[in-house]
Amino acid sequence: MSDVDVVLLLPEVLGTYGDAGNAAVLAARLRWRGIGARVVTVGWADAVPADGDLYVLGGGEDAAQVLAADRLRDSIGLRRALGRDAPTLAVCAGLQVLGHWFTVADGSRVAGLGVLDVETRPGGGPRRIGDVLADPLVPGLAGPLAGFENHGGVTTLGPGAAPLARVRGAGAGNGTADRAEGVVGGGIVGTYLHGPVLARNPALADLLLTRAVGELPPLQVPDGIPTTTAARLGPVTPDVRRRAGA
Ligand SMILES: NC(=O)CC[C@H](N)C(=O)O
Repeated sequence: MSDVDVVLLLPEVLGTYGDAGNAAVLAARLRWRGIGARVVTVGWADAVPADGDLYVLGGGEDAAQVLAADRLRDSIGLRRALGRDAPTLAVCAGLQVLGHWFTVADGSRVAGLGVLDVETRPGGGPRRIGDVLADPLVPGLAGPLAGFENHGGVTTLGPGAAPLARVRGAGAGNGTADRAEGVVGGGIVGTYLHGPVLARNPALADLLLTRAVGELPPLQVPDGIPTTTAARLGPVTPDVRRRAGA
């Protein structure tokens, strides 16, 4: 079997929040299982390959996501990949760019790719910033998803999209009254969670990987990783749990 290609899209403009780490996590979790994997970085001047195994889009500022939308809207390679429901993770600005349209701070409405049945408008009030816990609504995920959100936009789902999770306690997620977090539609999993989200939620990484390569062999986690993870989450978790009432 040839290497699994994890296609990382435009990290120069959609790299503000460290979401490129999601591509590294996907590739690492394959390699740790003995499956060859590489991250294929698509820069501004590169064509998007149509035959990638997984696609990853990250978050960015309003100006950056306008650039990304302009660059990706007419990408034949990405259109083909999304048209065959290639597993795709889209975080925050990436999620918004895949929707029908989004509105940026100066009030102008910008066309997205229209492959997710969502619309994003300015939410008003303070920017949505902070830790989030959300209970997943899709099969294959057990425990709550954790991450960090930082966005002004509020995203409404149309009938062709379903929420990824439901926010527990504090946190905005999509920012709508139903407390939806993220979106699933076709092969796309969209979320407002940074972290990178797949580093903080390995089960979500494995869900995407399963869609790409089928059933995964068990993972032998290298010694020390659970300890390191617990140490890193230690200062954050009690506060999130307290705010979430968990
Ligand atoms: N974190 C992000 O990607 C931000 C997305 C978008 N610029 C917003 O504020 O809604």
